Amino acid sequence: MAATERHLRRRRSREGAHRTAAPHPPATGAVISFSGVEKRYSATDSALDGISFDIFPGEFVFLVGHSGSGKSTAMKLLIKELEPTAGEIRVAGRDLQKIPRPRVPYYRRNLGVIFQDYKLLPNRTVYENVAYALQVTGGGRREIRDKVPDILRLTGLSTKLHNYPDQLSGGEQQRVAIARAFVNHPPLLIADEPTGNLDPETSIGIMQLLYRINQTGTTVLVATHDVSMVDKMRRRVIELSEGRIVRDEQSAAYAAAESTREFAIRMRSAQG
Ligand SMILES: Nc1ncnc2c1ncn2[C@@H]1O[C@H](COP(=O)(O)OP(=O)(O)OP(=O)(O)O)[C@@H](O)[C@H]1O
Repeated sequence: MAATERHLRRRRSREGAHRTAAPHPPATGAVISFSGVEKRYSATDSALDGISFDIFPGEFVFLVGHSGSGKSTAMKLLIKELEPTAGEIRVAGRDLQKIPRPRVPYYRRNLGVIFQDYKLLPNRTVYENVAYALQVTGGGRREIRDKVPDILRLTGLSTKLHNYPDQLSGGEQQRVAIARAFVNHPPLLIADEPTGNLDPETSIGIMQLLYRINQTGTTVLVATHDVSMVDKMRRRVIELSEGRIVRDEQSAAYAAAESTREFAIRMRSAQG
C-alpha cells in the first residue's frame, strides 16, 4: 500500500475514533444512529458510556470487544429490550424513544434479529418455524407458500423442511433462525454472537450466508468474539472497551493495528 494511502487510512481511522468522543447529531440517511448513548444498570457502573456512531444502508459492520464491553447492551437497546439512560438512538431516522410500548412489536417486525441460542420453536418443523414469522406479520397462505421455500433454498435447508429443531445440527438451527429473520426481507439484520455455539467451519458457512444477505442490500450488524470470521470478512469494525468506542475502522481485522491501538489508548486517557 502506498504511504499516502496508509496515512489517509490512519487519519480516517483516527477521525472515526475522535468522532466517538463527543455526541453528534444523527447523520441523515443512516440506518442506525447512536448519539451520545449511555446505559447504566446501576448508579455506579456504565455499560455504555456515551457512544456515537452511524451505520449507513448496505453496510456490513462488526461490533467487537472483550466480554463485558457492552456489545449485547447495544444490541438490546436496538431492539428496544432496554432503554438508554441518556442519548438518542435512531433506526431508519426514527427516534426509538418515541415508539410507545404497544408499537414495539411493529417496530421489531422491520428488523431481522438473530441470537446465539437460535430461539426456535421446538415443537414446530423447519418449515413451520419460518412460516410462523410470516404469519405473525400478517402473511397469508399464498405468501407463505411463495416465500418460505425460497428462503429455505437460500439458506441451504431445502432437504430439512420437515425436521424439528432437535433433529438439526447447531449450524442448521442457526440457518433456520437466519431464514426466519430474513423471510420478510427486512432492511436491517442484527445478530448477537451468531456463531458463538458453532465450530469454525460451520461459522464460516453462517458468515457466508450473512454476506449473501448483505449483498441483497440489507444492512447487517454483527456483535461477535469470532476473530477468524472478522479477519476473513475484512469489513468495518467498531470496537468497544468498557462501554466506549476505541476503534471504528473500515476493512479491518479483529485486532487493531498497533498504531490504531496506541492511538485508542491515548484517546481513552485524554477522555479521562
Ligand atoms: N442486566 C444487567 N444488570 C446489571 N449489569 C449488567 C446487566 N447486563 C449487563 N450488565 C453489565 O454491563 C456491562 C456490559 O455487558 P454486555 O452484556 O453488554 O457486554 P458484552 O460485550 O455483550 O459481553 P459478552 O461478550 O460477554 O456477552 C458488563 O459490565 C455487565 O456486567
